[in-house]
Amino acid sequence: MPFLEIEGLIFNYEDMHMRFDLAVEAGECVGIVGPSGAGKSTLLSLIGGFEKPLAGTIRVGGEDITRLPPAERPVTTLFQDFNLFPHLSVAENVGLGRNPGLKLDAADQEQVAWSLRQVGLDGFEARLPGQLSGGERQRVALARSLIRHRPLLLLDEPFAALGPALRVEMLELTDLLRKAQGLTVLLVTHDPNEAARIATRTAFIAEGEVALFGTTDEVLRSDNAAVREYLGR
Ligand SMILES: Nc1ncnc2c1ncn2[C@@H]1O[C@H](COP(=O)(O)OP(=O)(O)OP(=O)(O)O)[C@@H](O)[C@H]1O
Repeated sequence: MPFLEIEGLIFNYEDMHMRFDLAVEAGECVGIVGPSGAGKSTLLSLIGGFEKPLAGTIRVGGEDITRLPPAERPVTTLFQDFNLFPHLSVAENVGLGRNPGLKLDAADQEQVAWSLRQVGLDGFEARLPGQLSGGERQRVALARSLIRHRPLLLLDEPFAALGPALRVEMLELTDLLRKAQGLTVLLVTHDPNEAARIATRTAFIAEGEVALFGTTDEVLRSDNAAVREYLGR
């Protein structure tokens, strides 16, 4: 049984009609690529529960989560604009992932320290986001996702604002954490090379549907007209 099963998931924005079907195995990293406006972010919003489908089901680990509120889903989402609070320390920003009211007991504090160790930021607890580089800020956001211990991690172009070397570093860290924590990852990216680097499989989204789903190589080499247009070949 796939870990994530999306069946006949229907959603409309005015005249944009979407219908998603996708089955992802536990522990995979699935790259989500496709033209601008195809529905990649919408697919992630539906899985995260930030948008409500008109029909269809989303199951995670066999459980139907289609109608659960976002906070109760076994899902955490990391967006590009990492959403760190500038007046809170690194430790507090991470602690928010554990308790939005920041009432953190000793076990929570230990979890904050654990999460920061996972992303290579131990010793940064007291700093403010303004005292960090872009890459370090992104690591804090990743730590805040990890502290939630949700098995499904959704990444919506999280590293797009970083330079090429940092982007590779963050991709490799994500891959390492996926394997170490047994996470299942969906990564929306505009860069097919990112998908090629860490995705076990890639879904090509076009006009509100999963048009192709296979190994990244199969998808990127496909003769599909939309893929060729997307890649400019
Ligand atoms: N809040 C909204 N209201 C109305 N239409 C929207 C809204 N958000 C997205 N859309 C439309 O839905 C479609 C899918 O948008 P979505 O952001 O999911 O695409 P995407 O593939 O993630 O694009 P991009 O690569 O540019 O981020 C687009 O046609 C977009 O214009």
